[in-house]
Amino acid sequence: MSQTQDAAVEQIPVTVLTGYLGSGKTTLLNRILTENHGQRYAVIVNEFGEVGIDNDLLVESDEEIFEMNNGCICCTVRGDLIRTVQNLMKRRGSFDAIIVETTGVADPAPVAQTFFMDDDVRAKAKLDAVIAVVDARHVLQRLEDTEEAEDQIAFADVILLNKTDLVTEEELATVEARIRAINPYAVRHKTERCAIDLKAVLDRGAFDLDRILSLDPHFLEHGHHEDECGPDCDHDHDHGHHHHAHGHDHAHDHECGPDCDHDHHAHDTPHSVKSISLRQGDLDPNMFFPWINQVTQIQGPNILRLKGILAFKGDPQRYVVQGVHMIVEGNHQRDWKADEPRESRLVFIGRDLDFEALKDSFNACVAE
Ligand SMILES: Nc1nc2c(ncn2[C@@H]2O[C@H](COP(=O)(O)OP(=O)(O)OP(=O)(O)O)[C@@H](O)[C@H]2O)c(=O)[nH]1
Repeated sequence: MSQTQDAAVEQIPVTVLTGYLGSGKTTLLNRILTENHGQRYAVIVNEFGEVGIDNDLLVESDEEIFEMNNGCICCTVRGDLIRTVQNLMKRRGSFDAIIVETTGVADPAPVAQTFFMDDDVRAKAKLDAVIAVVDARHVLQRLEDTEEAEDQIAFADVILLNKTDLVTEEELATVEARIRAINPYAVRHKTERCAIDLKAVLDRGAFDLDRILSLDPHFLEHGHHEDECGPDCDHDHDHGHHHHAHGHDHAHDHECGPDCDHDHHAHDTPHSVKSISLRQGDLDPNMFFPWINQVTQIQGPNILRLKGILAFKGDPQRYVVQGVHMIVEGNHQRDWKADEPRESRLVFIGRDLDFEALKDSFNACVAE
């Protein structure tokens, strides 16, 4: 990267956190936000799905969290990201570094590109490293059916091969070999629950533009990813919103609307990925737990991700439930605050999910 020494001193380092749905990005972010490393981070969360949940899953901390809720990564992320970074820069001095957590199904390229394409952003921030968290248990399957999983690995400077507790030694060796074949340059760490010395992931100065250019010679050319718009794009960016907002109640296509004229040649698969958001008041735990177990047992292969924050009748605490395919876990998080509506929110991200059936059966879990 050709930057003068002075400019580099002025620029705020940015870490981009990528990784497929459920791989462990939030787990890593929570470590970063709670461990005592003396750095103050501003966190930008780009979330896929209508109901903002990731924010609520992050531990309470003094760090500032900025949420960008939009499913249409190709059109909106760069503009949103540029605006968010610019707004952040007005409050320089209150943080030392920025972390951008990307949505689980996103190609990290446009996010990384933002830090090179926009002059204003480039003057103030520099990409420090792209970190990819990889789910050792599910990554081989993801590599079969999505391009994003491969892109995320290919773009990473640091790869956390996470969830090592869920695979055998042999499986881990196979996964490592596959990852090495995709990206032999990244530093790899094997982790359980992203337990790692944060010095290995933060403030790396690892993003190597020369290497990215050797992978993708057109990386810096505007418009080379035809299905992603630049900051000066003149597409009607509302198309995503009206699709998302009014498409079919709560179910969203992951990317553009049906009338979108982008070239989607490289992104066929994610179009089958939908998110479903469910909301209710207090739930009956005796109804909910058997239901969620049944749903994940039967539909697990199609459920890429589920997460929710639930209010159980008579329970003063928020209950957080998380899942990836058939693996579901849950625990109490903290007390509901006095000024906080007791609302149960549950998001499913997956393929071929029957929204109406999920909604009806979820509604049946509402407490009397
Ligand atoms: N068994 C096991 N579970 C893990 C590990 N790391 C994370 N998890 C669990 O996997 C689930 C997903 O982790 P998250 O950190 O929320 O994943 P994420 O990448 O932020 O997920 P999205 O926001 O959906 O993209 C949670 O239930 C975690 O507790 C691990 O090393 N082993």
